[in-house]
Amino acid sequence: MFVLRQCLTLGTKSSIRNFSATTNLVNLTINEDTGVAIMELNKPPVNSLNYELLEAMHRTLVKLENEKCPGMILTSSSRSTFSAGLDLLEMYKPTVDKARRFWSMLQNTWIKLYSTPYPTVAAINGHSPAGGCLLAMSCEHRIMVPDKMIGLNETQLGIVAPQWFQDCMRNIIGERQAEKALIAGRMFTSEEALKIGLVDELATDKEDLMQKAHDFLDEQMGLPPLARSVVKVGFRKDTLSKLINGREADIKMFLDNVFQPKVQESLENYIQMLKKK
Ligand SMILES: CC/C=C\C/C=C\C/C=C\CC/C=C/CC(=O)SCCNC(=O)CCNC(=O)[C@H](O)C(C)(C)COP(=O)(O)OP(=O)(O)OC[C@H]1O[C@@H](n2cnc3c(N)ncnc32)[C@H](O)[C@@H]1OP(=O)(O)O
Repeated sequence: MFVLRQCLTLGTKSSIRNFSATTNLVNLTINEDTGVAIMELNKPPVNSLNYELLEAMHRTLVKLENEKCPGMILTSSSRSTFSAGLDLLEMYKPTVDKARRFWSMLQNTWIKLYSTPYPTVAAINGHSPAGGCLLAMSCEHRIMVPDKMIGLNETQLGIVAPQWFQDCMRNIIGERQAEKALIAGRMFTSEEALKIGLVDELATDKEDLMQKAHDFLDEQMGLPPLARSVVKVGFRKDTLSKLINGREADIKMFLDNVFQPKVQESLENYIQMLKKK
């Protein structure tokens, strides 16, 4: 359930409704004039994607779909990080039930985000590794602030990016670039990401980022919405169907991997390394 927290009127022209998931992990702001939604991830310090954050995102996406949202900006309340990707603690010594529930919610959230009929833009105001990059890649347009890092770094952690993560990257930067990036687990600077098309625009700062995101949505919202969404979903349907039809196999892949002693050992070392930093 969503709780109406406050109703703000900004200036005379536009009014903004602020909603928040009960957990406060996602701040949702809806402009009452344009209907544009800003979905801000708010799990300090780095928006690591645990079950609760994914569930709050999923609930927000369902709400936006039900309310016929015309356009959405995905961003983060953190100054350093858009999202640090999957929460490593969810994968460290979980029970089978917990691991299954977590992965299933990740699938639910991605399917909803990737298939929205309305235009989506990632306003990437910080680092965006692994699952963070997946979220950004699932939007239609990506704008990033300078001097941050983005990419699917799984190989560098000794794990393999799931097929649907890989497909998202391939769909954006093409077969050859995706193959090279995925084999190396390469993280790109904002500037490198722009060069290979992993992001579409750079912004100078957060204000410029949000302005550019609104500009993108204004342009998209000027198009006939049904035709727009049919083309979008048409482009994405093969990637979506692959996961939707293979959800159980994908969960099994995750469970088979996550419980490997070697994987648990690397996870423990990685968590320790991040904590000591
Ligand atoms: C090694 C993994 C092994 C096994 C996985 C298991 C199964 C495999 C099967 C399939 C899964 C494959 C798919 C995986 C996709 C993923 O998303 S995996 C996650 C990958 N993420 C990363 O590699 C990012 C790690 N984090 C960073 O590089 C930096 O934190 C970041 C650049 C994002 C921000 O830097 P900075 O602002 O300096 O912050 P800190 O590094 O100081 O971090 C602050 C605190 O946050 C904790 N933290 C960081 N990232 C995560 C995370 N992903 N999950 C949980 N916690 C995280 C960090 O430990 C600090 O905690 P502290 O404040 O010290 O307690």
